[in-house]
Amino acid sequence: MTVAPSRSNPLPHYPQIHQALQASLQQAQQANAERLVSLSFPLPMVDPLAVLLTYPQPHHRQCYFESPSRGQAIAAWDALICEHFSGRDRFATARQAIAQWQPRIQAIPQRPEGPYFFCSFSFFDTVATAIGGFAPATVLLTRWQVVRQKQRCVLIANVLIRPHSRLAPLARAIAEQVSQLQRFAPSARLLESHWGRDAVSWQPQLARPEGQQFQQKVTSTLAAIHRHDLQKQVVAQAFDVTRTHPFRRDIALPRLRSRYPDCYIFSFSGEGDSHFIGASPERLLSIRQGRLVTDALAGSAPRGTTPERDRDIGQQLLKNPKEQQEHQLVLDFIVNHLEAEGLHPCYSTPPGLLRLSNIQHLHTPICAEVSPQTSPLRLVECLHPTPAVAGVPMAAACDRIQQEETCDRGLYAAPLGWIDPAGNSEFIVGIRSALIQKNQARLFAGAGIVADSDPAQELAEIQLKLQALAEALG
Ligand SMILES: C=C(O[C@@H]1C=C(C(=O)O)C=C[C@H]1O)C(=O)O
Repeated sequence: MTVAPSRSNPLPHYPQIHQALQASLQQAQQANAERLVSLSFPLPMVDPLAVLLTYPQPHHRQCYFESPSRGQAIAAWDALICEHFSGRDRFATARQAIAQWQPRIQAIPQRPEGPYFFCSFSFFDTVATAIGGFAPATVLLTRWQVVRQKQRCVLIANVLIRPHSRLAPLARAIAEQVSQLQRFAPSARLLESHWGRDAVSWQPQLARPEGQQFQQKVTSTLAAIHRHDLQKQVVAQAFDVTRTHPFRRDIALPRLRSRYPDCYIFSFSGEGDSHFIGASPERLLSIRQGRLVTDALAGSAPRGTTPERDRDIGQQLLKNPKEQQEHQLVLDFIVNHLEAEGLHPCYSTPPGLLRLSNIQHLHTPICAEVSPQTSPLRLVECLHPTPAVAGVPMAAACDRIQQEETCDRGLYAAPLGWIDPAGNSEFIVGIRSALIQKNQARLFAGAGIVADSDPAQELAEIQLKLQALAEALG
């Protein structure tokens, strides 16, 4: 049935949308069950971050995930499905929660990717207090998703159709959103004004007690390593900052993306205007069309102030046995865990360098083919936490982290990302991150400690790592 545009419905897309929903309504009525309809509409080139900073209401749950150098970005807002889980089975429960939607999703038109189920996990399977309202596991499907893949942009509108749904208001809301976004492109320029403001007005006072606490934890970790309790532990420190004026994502996120184009820039909202934001260089996994890529990333050094100095520092990093050991432990863990899942990981040795604007790391990308039956969340579960953020052996390192770190890690160093019904997926490790809530910020940074680590050098390393967020938030 075609619904002709009426005088009261002059929206150009309304008739087609209504018609598409009508077909789903019939299916919902026949099956007497909900259907999840996921409609996509081409958009002119828009900046998903600019959209995110414009449309969502303050109470809307929202996620933003961008890889500037790959030309991929998703802005998602307004929860349609939002579920929280905790405990040991949180990955499996989140997986089941998404899987039960799979047979009920109808994508119109058919497309290779999406809709995107965003997932955030905390580092541990329980959280001390639900800081910022972030549960140990959250699965979020939003009504609106603006996606950019290189030079193509789409709006994905997700809607639940129940046997008794009234279609007209649903179709009108979608048609309005499409029309608004198709006219949105010029306002993307808004963000450029923030890119110009690169001056750093605030630096966290890293010499404060947190810096001393960190060095003490490194010293006690070294003692544990020398007692052979463990081989490696990542010691992390939270830095709390309160100031008179609010921390602003509309300033921080554009800055992070222009300064760290090789990182994943992200923002996940919690409760009470809290947001977990960051620029992570570490990919836990990406799966597209059956090809998995993950990163072993560990071993760090500063950038040099001249190209020659920079090259020298990079060469020293590549040859440094202590950094090589830190890196090898991560590589071995990832390879062993992927093999235990029946995969055949491929990588080249020795590691290369990943150079970010403030720091450089030893880096080994690892690839594997995965079957369509492989659940991305099962792989996320088996990879988290790698020794890049926990240690070796993992259980001993995690016990010490829980005993020694006075501040709950929350989402810091934990898996954040999305999966879609076709098994595509992208998860990062939530490092180089901060939890911001109005005028309060909690910044996190950590460093891998092995037998030859030096507490003062490790403090200098976490100061470098904090720089990304500190400058962006300033
Ligand atoms: C733990 C962090 O970073 C991790 C630790 C690294 C190291 O110790 O060399 C390097 C990259 C990350 O895997 C962090 O940034 O907080």
